[in-house]
Amino acid sequence: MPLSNADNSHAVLQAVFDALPDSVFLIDPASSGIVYCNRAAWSGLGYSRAENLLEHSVLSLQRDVIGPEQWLSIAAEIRARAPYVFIGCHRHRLGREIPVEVHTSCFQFQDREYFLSVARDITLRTQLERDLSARDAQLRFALNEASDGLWDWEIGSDRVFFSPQLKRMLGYGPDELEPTLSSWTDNIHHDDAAQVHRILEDHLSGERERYEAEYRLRNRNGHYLWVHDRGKICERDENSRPSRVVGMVQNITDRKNLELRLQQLASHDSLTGLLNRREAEIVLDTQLGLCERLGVPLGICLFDLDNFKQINDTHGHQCGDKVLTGVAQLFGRHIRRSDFLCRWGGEEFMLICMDSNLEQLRHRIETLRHLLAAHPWEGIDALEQVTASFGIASCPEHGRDARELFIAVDEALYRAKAAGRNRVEPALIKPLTP
Ligand SMILES: Nc1nc2c(ncn2[C@@H]2O[C@H](COP(=O)(O)OP(=O)(O)OP(=O)(O)O)[C@@H](O)[C@H]2O)c(=O)[nH]1
Repeated sequence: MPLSNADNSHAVLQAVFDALPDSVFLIDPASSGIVYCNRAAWSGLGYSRAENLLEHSVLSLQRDVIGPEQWLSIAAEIRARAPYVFIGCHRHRLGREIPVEVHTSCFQFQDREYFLSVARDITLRTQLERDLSARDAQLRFALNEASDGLWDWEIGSDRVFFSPQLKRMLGYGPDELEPTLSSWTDNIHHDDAAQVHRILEDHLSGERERYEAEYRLRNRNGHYLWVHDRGKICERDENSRPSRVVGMVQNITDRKNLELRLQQLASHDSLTGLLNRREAEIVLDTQLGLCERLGVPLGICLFDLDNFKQINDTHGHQCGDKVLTGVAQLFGRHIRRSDFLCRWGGEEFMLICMDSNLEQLRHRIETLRHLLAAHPWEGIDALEQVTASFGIASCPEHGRDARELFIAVDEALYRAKAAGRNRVEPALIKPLTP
């Protein structure tokens, strides 16, 4: 018998819906009963067409919807926000659960309201997401173990995730340390903060490929740790602006202290703690350059303790050492913060004074000479007086570079010794060569 037009379009619709890979449910909102479902719906849930899923309430399929009251509130949401997207679990006839993403819209037909739900099986997607997040967790764990902690900064909200290990390194408990950028930056040592900010800004603006800095960070007790901090932009917004930066931190306090100690040993004299000759030469060059740029004079003084061999011979080498240390401390207390006092070698010292002409320098050195001559050497029996002879020179009068100045000041010191010691002699002005 040929099909009528109505029968024909019904059959076509039925075939179309049955061909859909997603489950389609037509629901009566009032009763929550299923009034139509396609093949994917009934077969996916383990029923046959004959078993008539249409007698079911949609509630019996959903693991997460419990009772008519919850259905009423969901129905209200569907009406308000159609299409309403819901991620939940359908219950298979044999008890297993199928993760689904359900899109439900609401429509009127012949004065009746219907909900049309299209449910997609997301088993595979859920599995992939789970694998990804497990891998993400493993990766975080590995990075966390490889470093002393991780941070993850969401620029827009200014929230920072600090890993538990990072908090532990700084002496905080898991629930302490506000997750904001300022709770980190406020603890950066004042002297390092500007540089760290600049490096971070350079990275955010694209001038540096990555953020990497070594700086001092205050821990919960107020002590500073040295950290090596590395990070990189890992997400950008739709305008390509950085929106997320992640990084890892390494506690390098031991290494840094050793490094600083080695630097100190390489640049300082171990007996007096003053800069050594190698460092003094570097300082002299730098200060000369600085004074030239600023257009100010530079004064230098080379001085040598008088008859020091006799002090050693009479009182012993250890007392000689005490005298050297005592001179360094005495003069250290009476020079300006911008002056550099260095041990040039043996019982010879160099003083470098920026922004000092010869007269100012002579005045200052005379004060030091008197101080030394009047210094009581308590603790060294029978040592009544220690004196020194001083040669002084200044730039530009006596030379424009370190070599010329040194020759001039050394000659002045020689004359101070030759003239009877315990005196200050200025360098000679070199006659201009034609
Ligand atoms: N205790 C001690 N003595 C040192 C040190 N370095 C150098 N000396 C001694 O300093 C003495 C320098 O002697 P001289 O070069 O003859 O000079 P001086 O006796 O000071 O005589 P004038 O410089 O001419 O006044 C030597 O005996 C060195 O052994 C040191 O680190 N500790």
